[in-house]
Amino acid sequence: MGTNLNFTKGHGTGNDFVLFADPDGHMELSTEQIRAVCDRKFGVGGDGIIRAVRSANIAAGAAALAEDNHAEWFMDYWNADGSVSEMCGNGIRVYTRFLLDNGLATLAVGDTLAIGTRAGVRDVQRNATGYQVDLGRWRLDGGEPLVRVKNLSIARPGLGINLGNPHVVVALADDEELESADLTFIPQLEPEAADGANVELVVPHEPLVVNGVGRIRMRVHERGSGETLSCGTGAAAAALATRHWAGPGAPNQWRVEVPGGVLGVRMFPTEDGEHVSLSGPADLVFDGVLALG
Ligand SMILES: N[C@@H](CCC[C@H](N)C(=O)O)C(=O)O
Repeated sequence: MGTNLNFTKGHGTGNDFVLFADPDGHMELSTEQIRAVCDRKFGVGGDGIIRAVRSANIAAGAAALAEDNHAEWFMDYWNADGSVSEMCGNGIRVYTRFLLDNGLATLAVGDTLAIGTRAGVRDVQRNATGYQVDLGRWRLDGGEPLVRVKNLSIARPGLGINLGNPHVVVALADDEELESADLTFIPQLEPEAADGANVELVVPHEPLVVNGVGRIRMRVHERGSGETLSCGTGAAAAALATRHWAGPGAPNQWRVEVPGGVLGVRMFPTEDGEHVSLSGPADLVFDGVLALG
């Protein structure tokens, strides 16, 4: 007899996910099942799947529990192709909304909810327009590989940035270039990234800074999912790379336009180094039941 999956479809600026609750950790999906659920023609469709499981009931949650006993819930994130990712910036906002709407957690404005992820514990807060997540300490990582994107004439240097998951950010000249990039093909990196990478193409607005806020546009090719309408950790990586290129005096607050909407990024000092936060909406669209093959 097949198993039924009770799911919720949600998205953050068009980066869409299939979420389901499995508090006791009994329902790990196979790679084939994840691909089938995320298939936009034959399944529900999504850029990834998020399983809501108590940290105590999943091996990958051990790290989260060790780091912070208050991370009751673990975000078990899978890309549409069945690969795991360490972190998802849009996903964690949508996941928080899912926990709250299903009575699995509470979060008053001004309070913080700790969520376990494969990248460690991440703190989420509610704000006026949605949710804000502290993505933790970022680092330059992955060097400056050459990036070849289909339809763009020459290879460009990228900048590797790690936010728990790997990113390579590439600056383009203008909106025309940004629109002409064909992201139905995986951008080629030289040298290749050992664990793959999410690739962000970025164009600065003119002027770059208005009222102390930096402004960029971005498109993204996500590892394991293809081109998506948005990527939260990607938006943070894009803002960090642009600030790096802009040099001293560049702002610590950024507005990142993605095809699915707008995200906010802020860099701030902490005792353990500079952190970066991401803010944006989190929407739940519909519930359903799917018969798993
Ligand atoms: N869309 C996410 C990132 C999802 C994971 C990514 N594809 C990876 O493999 O690292 C985000 O909003 O951050």
